[in-house]
Amino acid sequence: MLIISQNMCCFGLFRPIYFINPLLIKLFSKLYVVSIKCCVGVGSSRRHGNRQTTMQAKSENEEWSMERLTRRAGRKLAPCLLVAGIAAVLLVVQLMLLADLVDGLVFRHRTFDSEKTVMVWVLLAAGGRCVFQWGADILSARVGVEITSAVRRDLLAHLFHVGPVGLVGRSSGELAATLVDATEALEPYVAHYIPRAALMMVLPLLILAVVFRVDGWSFAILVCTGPLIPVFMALVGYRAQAVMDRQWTQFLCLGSAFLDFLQGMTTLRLFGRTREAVRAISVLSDDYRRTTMSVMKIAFLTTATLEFFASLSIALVAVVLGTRLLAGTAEFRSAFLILLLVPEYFAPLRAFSASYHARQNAVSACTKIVGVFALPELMGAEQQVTEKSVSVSCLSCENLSARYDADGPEILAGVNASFCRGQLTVLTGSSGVGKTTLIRLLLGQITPSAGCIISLDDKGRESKAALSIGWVPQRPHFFQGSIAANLRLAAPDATDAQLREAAGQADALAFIEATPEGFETVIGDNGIGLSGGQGMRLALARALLRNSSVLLLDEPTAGLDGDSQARVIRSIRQNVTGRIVIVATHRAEMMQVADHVLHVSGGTVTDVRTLRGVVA
Ligand SMILES: Nc1ncnc2c1ncn2[C@@H]1O[C@H](COP(=O)(O)OP(=O)(O)OP(=O)(O)O)[C@@H](O)[C@H]1O
Repeated sequence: MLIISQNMCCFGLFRPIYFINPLLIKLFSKLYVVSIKCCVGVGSSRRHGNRQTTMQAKSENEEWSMERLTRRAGRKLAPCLLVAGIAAVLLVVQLMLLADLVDGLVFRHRTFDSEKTVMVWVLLAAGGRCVFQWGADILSARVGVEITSAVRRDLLAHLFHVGPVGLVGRSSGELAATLVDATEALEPYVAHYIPRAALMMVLPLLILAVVFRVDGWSFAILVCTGPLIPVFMALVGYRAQAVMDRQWTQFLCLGSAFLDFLQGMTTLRLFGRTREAVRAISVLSDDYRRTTMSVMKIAFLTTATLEFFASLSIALVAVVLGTRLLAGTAEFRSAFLILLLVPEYFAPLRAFSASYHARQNAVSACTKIVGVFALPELMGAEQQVTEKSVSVSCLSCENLSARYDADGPEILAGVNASFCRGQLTVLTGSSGVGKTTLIRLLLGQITPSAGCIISLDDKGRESKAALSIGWVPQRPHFFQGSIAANLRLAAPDATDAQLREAAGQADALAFIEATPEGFETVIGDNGIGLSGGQGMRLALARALLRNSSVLLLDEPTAGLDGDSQARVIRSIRQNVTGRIVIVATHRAEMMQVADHVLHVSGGTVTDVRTLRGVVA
């Protein structure tokens, strides 16, 4: 610091600047920050901003828009930024002490003994800096993982609220890639890009302040060249966002096509279309490869631009300092300190440039994530089936209407019906009239377009509590795992005896026990390894195991032979006690044991038989 005053005297040229330095520092800081913001995306992202506005218009649920993500991450990263700031200050202190030390030893003929204290301080500053930098890296990595997990958790929760009906028409491959890869792309943005962008505003400004006090010429060079780098990087990377978006779209298409072909392998083979499938995949892979190469080119060009300007600036500072040292208008300590500081001035820019593509990648990924969040939630939280069993005596549909699309046809229009405990109601009618739709309404998978479903408790009062529902869909889903594990989805604590009892009631025990490993037999995704009838009986066993107050069965006897069907019908009838049981079926045998038979037709239902045993 002693040298500052001597130094300023050497450059009469910069004396006026010295007097107005607070104003200048403010001005240059502003210029610097504006140029960096330009690059970071606050100012230059008009295109991106427009897209986000469009997304906002599309989506009411902008839980994880880019802006919100950055704000949340910024708040969580505050301690990390503080620690990184301390590391930056320690670096500058370390270099200043080092310059003093070398200057003292070489030019002022000081001994090692007399400089012992300075040496210790240099080592302490270096050690402290390493520790703080390490701490900052750990903290930022943690926040990255935390935010990624939170996005993934929210996305998954949202998908559950959208429900199976809302997801019809969405590719499973695309959803899986969004859930896994798109969320993963946010981690480097949070863990690297944001801290580096913030540090880029701290360390260079700190170094500029030190250089300003030490040498006016070097300060002028750094001030002019520093902001050029982010500006040129932004110019070079201007088209990068569009290319990144294209890359993401192609990646999702490739993933979804691949999954589709895998799932439909049998159909493709049967119709002799495997070659076309392989060709389609190779075209998609090639498109993806070409776009990835374009992304790499842009990334390379951005880094090259940065390196070029950084090297040019360092060389310029070194040449000017060297010339002035030879001319005797600069002194060694200042020149040495500046040469130590200048690479550190550009280091945050280098680090920032290395993670610049992470932001563009995250913007594209975020667009996909926001797209999934924009899917309307057809299953409200209160409609979800919970573990808590609520005793319900009656379900009453009042003027119930349903449609799948706002502009689509009305599938059900003004349905009035009651389903009471201890009664078996059969829904029948031609294919496609809306039996499954009525079951979906009762399940809460879709919300009525008009009317409502009222549940009444034992005292006949309206109950808002969630229902415990056992459900057998037309195509039951099984997960990769043992039969026991699939059954225990309905009742995680069920004992082996309870599994056997439920399987027995659903006429599934015999075929399970006939397998070599019984309940431990592993079935594949979607029940691969089970016949259609076996899958249906297993699904029925699972629904019975749930011991729910409402049982909704959609074609539960589909694929069963006469004997098995008779056993299953008998079992369903036995399970009516204490439950509301609704079965959609075309089978006359089932209708014969029902208390009510509701005929669905023309969007409404007619009670064709209210007394058990009396055929309409
Ligand atoms: N997710 C959906 N999106 C749009 N329309 C749908 C959807 N699911 C069903 N539909 C339409 O709703 C109508 C009623 O279908 P639903 O499955 O309720 O009939 P269903 O009576 O159960 O038929 P089936 O006896 O063949 O099972 C049909 O015209 C069908 O095309």
